Amino acid sequence: MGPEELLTKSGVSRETLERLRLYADLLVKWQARINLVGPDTVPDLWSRHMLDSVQLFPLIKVGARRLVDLGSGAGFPGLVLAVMGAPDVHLVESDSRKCAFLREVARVTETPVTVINKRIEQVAPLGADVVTARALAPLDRLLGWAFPHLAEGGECLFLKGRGAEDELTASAKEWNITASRVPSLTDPGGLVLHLREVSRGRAQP
Ligand SMILES: C[S@@+](CC[C@H](N)C(=O)[O-])C[C@H]1O[C@@H](n2cnc3c(N)ncnc32)[C@H](O)[C@@H]1O
Repeated sequence: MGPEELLTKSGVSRETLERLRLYADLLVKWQARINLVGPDTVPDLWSRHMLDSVQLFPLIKVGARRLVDLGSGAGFPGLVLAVMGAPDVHLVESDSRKCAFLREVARVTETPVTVINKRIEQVAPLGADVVTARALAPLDRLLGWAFPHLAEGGECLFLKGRGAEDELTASAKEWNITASRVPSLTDPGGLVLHLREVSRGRAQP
C-alpha cells in the first residue's frame, strides 16, 4: 500500500502524511546500517508498519494526557502516534542505536517526544493514560511491564497476532482485565487488544 491509499483508508491529514513520508524515508536510509524492522517488511512499510500503528489513534481515550510506548524499536506504534498528535508520548527502548533513530525522526518531523533509552524494568512509573506495544512480549509479561506505568483509569492498546485469544486466556490467571477486541486493519486474524480496568488478580492455587 502506498501513502495515498493510507491517507484514504485512515483519514490522516495531508500534513501528517508528509511527516510520515519523512519518517519512512529516514527508516529506509537507516535500515541499510541497522536492523530497524524485518528486512522483508520494508517493501510493505506503509501497510505493515505505518497503517498498523495509525489504526490505534482513534482508540486513544478522550482526554488522555500521556502515552507510553514500550519496546518502541523503530517507533511502531508510539512514534507514529506522536506524529499524528498523541499527547506527551514517551518511547521506552533499550537499544541505543534505535533510540538515536527515534530522536532523529522526532527532530526531522518536528515531533515532540521523550525517548527513554533504558530497559522497561528500570524505568520509574510514568503515569500513562495509555500504554501501547507491538511485538514485544506475551500478554502476561507485557501486562507486568505496563501495569506500573498506568495512571488510575489508564488503558492498554496492544497489537497482537492470531494468538491473542490464547494470550488473554493465559493472562487471566494473574490479571483482571476488561478487554475489547478490535480486528486489525492490516493483519488478517490479528487483533488490537484494548484493555481497561487492569489489576492484578489473585494467584491461582
Ligand atoms: C520485536 S521489536 C518490536 C519493535 C516495535 N514495537 C515494532 O513493533 O516494530 C522489540 C523491541 O523491544 C525492545 N525491547 C525488548 N525488551 C525490552 C526491554 N525490556 N526494555 C526496553 N526495550 C526492550 C527491543 O530492543 C526491540 O527494539
